[in-house]
Amino acid sequence: MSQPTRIAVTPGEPAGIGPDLMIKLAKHEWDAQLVIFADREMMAQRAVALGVDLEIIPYDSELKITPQPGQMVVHHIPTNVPVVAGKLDSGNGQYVVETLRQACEENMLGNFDAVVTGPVHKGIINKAGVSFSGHTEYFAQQSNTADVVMMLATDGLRVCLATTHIPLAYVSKAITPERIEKVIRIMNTDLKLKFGIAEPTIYVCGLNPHAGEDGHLGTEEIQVITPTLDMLRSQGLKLVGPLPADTIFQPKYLDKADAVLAMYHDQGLPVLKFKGFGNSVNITLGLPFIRTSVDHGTAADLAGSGDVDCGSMKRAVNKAIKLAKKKQ
Ligand SMILES: NC(=O)C1=CN([C@@H]2O[C@H](COP(=O)(O)OP(=O)(O)OC[C@H]3O[C@@H](n4cnc5c(N)ncnc54)[C@H](O)[C@@H]3O)[C@@H](O)[C@H]2O)C=CC1
Ligand SMILES: NCC(=O)COP(=O)(O)O
Repeated sequence: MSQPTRIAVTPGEPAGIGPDLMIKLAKHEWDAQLVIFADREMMAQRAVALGVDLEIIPYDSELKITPQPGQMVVHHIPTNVPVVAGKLDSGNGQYVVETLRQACEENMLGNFDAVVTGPVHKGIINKAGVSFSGHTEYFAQQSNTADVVMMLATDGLRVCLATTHIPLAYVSKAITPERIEKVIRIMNTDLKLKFGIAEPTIYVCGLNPHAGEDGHLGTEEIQVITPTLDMLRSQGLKLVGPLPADTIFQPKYLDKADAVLAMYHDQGLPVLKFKGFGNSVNITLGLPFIRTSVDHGTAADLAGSGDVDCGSMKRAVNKAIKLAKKKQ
């Protein structure tokens, strides 16, 4: 029996809705072996709290089955302190990062075909003494990848970010010709490879109001963004912009765009989430392995309540399986 497509899934913050999402995933049959990187007792306790019958199967690299509905394969990683649903505890910050470290390592070793991540709480990880700004940056660092790109995708819209989890005050300095060039090249390559678009058209936002209004409201467009786009256009890339971010997200442009590049997190993601919160998937472009994730956070207010929407997590798993099979 050959090995099934094998996906590492990290639930993220154990006091958040991540464990609930894993239990929801286990209700379905997947065309892959989902392996949950988590504490098995914590997972069993959450299933009891939710009134769900769950059979936990210990992960073994020789295991060939794809779990049936009601079964969950768990790669056991022990929590450091007991978990109370809804109550964040920095005592488990190291545990959360350890689940990510192991999932990354297994993917780098080629033992897994992709990683799908549930939501982590960046604040509580930092409170635990681990410097951490997000999965995107963490996986880039762990895999020695200099440049990666965060993309969130929903039906009819893909948004990529030139900068990710940095304070707004640092954004202008981070918008350099080098970064814009690398981000667009990664987008162009991955839109072809991962999304099957032969000649991607990328629409690019300006940084400043009205894309700088000819330099009267900021000069990053004139000094950095436009010259970089012109250089890339001269090499055949199909780029439009920089356009004002307040008018770029309209059908006139989006109908022609394979992706939109926003300059910073809250320029692009509110639009994406307004269109498709709960039905979007976060994909890291440029990594040496496939990584997808949910579009939402830890939602600690709902942990253990049974009132959790699993739509984005299912999309993240489906996208990872699709990309993994395509790669295989
Ligand atoms: N992929 C990741 O690891 C992400 C992590 N976060 C982290 O999550 C933490 C909390 O962030 P918030 O801004 O409060 O955003 P959040 O997404 O956790 O919650 C925002 C609102 O949406 C609701 N919500 C979120 N996901 C839901 C779901 N699946 N089903 C039903 N309702 C849901 C919550 O109950 C809350 O009312 C932060 O520490 C943030 O860094 C945020 C986004 C992504
Ligand atoms: N807003 C997206 C987000 O915070 C998730 O980022 P990452 O943890 O996937 O890097």
